[in-house]
Amino acid sequence: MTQFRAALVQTTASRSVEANIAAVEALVREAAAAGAQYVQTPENTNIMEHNGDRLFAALTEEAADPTLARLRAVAAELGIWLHVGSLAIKVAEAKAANRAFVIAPDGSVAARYDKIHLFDVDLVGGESYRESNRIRPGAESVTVDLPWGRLGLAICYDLRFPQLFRALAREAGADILSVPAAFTQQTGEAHWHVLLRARAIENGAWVFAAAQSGLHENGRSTYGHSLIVDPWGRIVAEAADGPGIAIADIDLGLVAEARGRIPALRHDRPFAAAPALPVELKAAP
Ligand SMILES: O=C(O)CNC(=O)[C@H](CS)NC(=O)CCC(=O)C(=O)O
Repeated sequence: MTQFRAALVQTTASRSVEANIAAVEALVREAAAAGAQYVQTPENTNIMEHNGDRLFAALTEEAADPTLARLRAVAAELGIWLHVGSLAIKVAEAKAANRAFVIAPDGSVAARYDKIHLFDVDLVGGESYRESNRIRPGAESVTVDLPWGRLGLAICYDLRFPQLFRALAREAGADILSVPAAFTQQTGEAHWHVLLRARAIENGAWVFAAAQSGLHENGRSTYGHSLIVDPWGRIVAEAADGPGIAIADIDLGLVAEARGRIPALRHDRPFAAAPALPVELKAAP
């Protein structure tokens, strides 16, 4: 069995965990009612908050996290695989993990992944991000077996590090690469579609990317355009602006077909890296 129906849930998360749970639960139910057997939610499903004090006041440790508890119950009730793109989970006094969860249809947590690459970036126009101020990065890639094939986990800014996706597809055997995100409006317009399609094409893998979309209570604007891309790089589902779902029928047979046509994973070869540049050159602007 290599065919199933997948849905992406797109939300505009606020600073209120309660409101975010209600909004995402309604869309997960809508996706399941439309026949989805796997549903993915975006990065920061529980809260969009970059102010550290406010964030930590709203967070709990994993065992007490209300969003995870609620979504585990929803997954079990609906009998679906529910991939929570990420939750901010308290892991120390003033640090959180940006952690994805894959919940099995019995409500158990089948996999966890902590975002590895943190978004410490200054955009043009003064928009500035320092995710590492509040998030502790992960250090391990993760895959999990769904009934239909193997899912590789990533989150948002990880999308810009193709070696992670190569490792998931080649070393770890992922058929599907996931990139739940809260991409900025500015970088999303420029890079979102092309990077997601590139990860699908270069690895011959499905790419599922549920995204935050719209103007959030914390003042940030996210790009949305939740996307399902097939292993040949074709966009097969895309969400409209704002809250909603994108849904598609997935055939994992297309993975072998794409890799048969372009066997890039088999053609990967080790090579000696070019010598490092002199320090002065490397540091030049
Ligand atoms: O800041 C917020 O409140 C919401 N955003 C997030 O939580 C995360 C970390 S700051 N966003 C990204 O990783 C954007 C990556 C991105 O946009 C790119 O790679 O271009």
